[in-house]
Amino acid sequence: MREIIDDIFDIEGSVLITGVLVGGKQVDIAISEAGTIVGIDEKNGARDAVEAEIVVDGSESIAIPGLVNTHTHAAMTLLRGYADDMPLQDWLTQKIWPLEAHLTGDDVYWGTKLACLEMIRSGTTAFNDMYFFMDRAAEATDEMGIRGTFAHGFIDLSMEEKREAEIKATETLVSHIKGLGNPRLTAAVGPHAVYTVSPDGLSWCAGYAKEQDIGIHIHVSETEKEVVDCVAQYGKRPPALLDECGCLTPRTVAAHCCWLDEADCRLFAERGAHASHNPASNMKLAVGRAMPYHHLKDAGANVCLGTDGCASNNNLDMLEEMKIAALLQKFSWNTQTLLPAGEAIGIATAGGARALGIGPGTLTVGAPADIVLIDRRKACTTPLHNTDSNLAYACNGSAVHTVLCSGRFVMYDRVVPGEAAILKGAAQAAAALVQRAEEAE
Ligand SMILES: CSC[C@H]1O[C@@H](n2cnc3c(O)ncnc32)[C@H](O)[C@@H]1O
Ligand SMILES: [Zn+2]
Repeated sequence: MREIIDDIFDIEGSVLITGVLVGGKQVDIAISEAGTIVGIDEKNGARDAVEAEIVVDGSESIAIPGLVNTHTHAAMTLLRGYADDMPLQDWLTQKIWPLEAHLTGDDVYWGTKLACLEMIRSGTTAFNDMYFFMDRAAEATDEMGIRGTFAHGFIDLSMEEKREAEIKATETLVSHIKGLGNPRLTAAVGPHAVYTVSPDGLSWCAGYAKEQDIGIHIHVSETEKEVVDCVAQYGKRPPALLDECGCLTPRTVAAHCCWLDEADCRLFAERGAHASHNPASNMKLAVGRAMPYHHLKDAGANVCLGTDGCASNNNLDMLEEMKIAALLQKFSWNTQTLLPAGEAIGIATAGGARALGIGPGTLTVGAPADIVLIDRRKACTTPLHNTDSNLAYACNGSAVHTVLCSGRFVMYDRVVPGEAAILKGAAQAAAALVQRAEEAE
């Protein structure tokens, strides 16, 4: 075995993780140079599968698939703590949008670097992002080594001129991301919501997503007001309006989904659309209702998990989000058995991977080697009566010590390359952003 290697982040070789706990069994995981799991065997048989360049002792670790954050605005890390304890519409219109008007591409670069650092530290290997200056978000994500799906946040406010500008911005981003030819970076179309995008805008987004063979990322039925206003304006609930515009597809990730009714849930299942649960944001913005997970599950719709942005969460820790989801579901629907630990892990891994089309989201042969190693020597992993329970209810991101994405190390033994420079760059960008906004007031 090669001991701790200085250049572990630069080596593009095969990896063997020995004696690691997966689903209650001690196994070896073999990873090819191409970044795929090629062996997983409890009898050490995987050792033969590859001549490993790097061997990691996993005997003090639990391995889980990389966590998938299916709804965020990554660069909003710069807005963490800028506006708290407000209702959604006031929060957006009085605080967040006025500050975002001063954002630059460099801000989005540093905010996304900080987001990736935070996500890697807490075990996330893929995220679904909607924001502005997304070419810079993709650049930051590429440097950090994880997976991202990037959508320009499309808002036309029913104005044709704005719609044309958003169409251009979307087309430019999609051709930029595709041009990078990086399998870790993908593009999506990002109509913000039914209350900020006209039916014409939504229809264009649907048509363009289909033409380009990419996903759609949208906020859906977050508040009761959104649903009531949609019915008053269009005579139908948000999912039916989206369906009419072609936006409800197997490539659609719908954030929040708090105010779906049973028929909406059935429509999601029929269309194969994915519902991203964002419980911390929903509770903090007090949107009044939790996603009806039981109705979505009964209907057969895919549910996944997301943090939303750092101005409404206020972190990107998906292990924490799992616990919040599991507790919120039980509490809201008065059902102790709803969203048990194993299912909470499932929506954060396989559910997310399915939503973003990045393999099975499991530790199985043939899957992308997006792997998170969790420290077994922590209080939160002691004792280990039931690993799923420890992970979903006891641990948070601080228990993660090593992360691989596509077979490459992005954190090793709690070291993420460039951390100090990222913290400095992001703090400076956040301070300058607020100063610009204040000077403009
Ligand atoms: C147009 S880019 C995305 C846009 O969405 C804003 N945003 C952040 N959180 C939420 C939320 O919970 N509901 C609706 N919109 C949200 C973000 O600040 C950007 O302006
Ligand atoms: Zn959001």
